[in-house]
Amino acid sequence: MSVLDTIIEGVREDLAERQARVSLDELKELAAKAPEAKDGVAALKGEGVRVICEVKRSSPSKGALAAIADPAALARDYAAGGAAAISVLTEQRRFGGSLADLDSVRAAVDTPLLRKDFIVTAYQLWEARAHGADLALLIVAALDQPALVSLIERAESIGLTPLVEVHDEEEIARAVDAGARIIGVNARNLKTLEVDRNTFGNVVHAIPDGIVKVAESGVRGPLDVISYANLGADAVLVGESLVTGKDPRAAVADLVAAGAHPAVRHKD
Ligand SMILES: O=P(O)(O)OC[C@@H](O)[C@@H](O)c1c[nH]c2ccccc12
Repeated sequence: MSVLDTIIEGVREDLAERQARVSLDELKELAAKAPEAKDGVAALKGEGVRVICEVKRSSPSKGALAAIADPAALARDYAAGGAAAISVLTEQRRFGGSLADLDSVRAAVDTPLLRKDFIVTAYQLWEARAHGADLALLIVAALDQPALVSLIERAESIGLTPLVEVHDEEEIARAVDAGARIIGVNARNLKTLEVDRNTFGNVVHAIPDGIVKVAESGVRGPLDVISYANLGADAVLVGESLVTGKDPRAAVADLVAAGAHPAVRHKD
């Protein structure tokens, strides 16, 4: 069984437990009371490269990264540094996150929020909206095509913008066919957990114009943002280098500055 399959098995067990506690109707009531969803496409598209900053305590590849006792404080730093959106990992077993993190971050900032999890059912989309998310991750490799199509439709119908994650051209074709408006190319292969920073550049030509292009994973600093900018990225998604660094606010500001003026590099 692949790493992805193992993670999803655990996600399904935790999900069954929540479904036994919280009915879909209760979630829908909570979603009706949540702040109105912001448009994820508008948040990520514009001049230069936008920066999505992630709240992430641990990962299957690296183990513990950062304790993050106060996710709200980290989110405020991200927002102050100029984050276009904040990604909150809610998967518990491998990434140390929870929906409570999403609640804390929602209460702390107005920045658009992405629920980052392994979403396999519509119930999880309602959870995302009920806990204040504006965007939700859908991983093509984790879904068959009918499920991908129906989750994208459902997300859009409840006001959530799906960020559809791919690893190769075949998955890009599936994402496009399914109606994705934002495609994230993950440099980390979810089957082997290896990061290959050439992934985005290798496959970006297959993403049609008009679809928002996000480069995910392995961004170490401003130089990586500049190279993704030159390859046509609209946004980058950064976790580890921010949560393990000393000053997240300054680090985000540096990434944002690099994304806003990527052409500066051409001077040398
Ligand atoms: O910490 P990094 O290498 O900056 O990566 C962030 C983000 O891209 C990564 O956490 C991620 C991308 N896709 C995912 C899917 C599930 C869980 C996590 C992820």
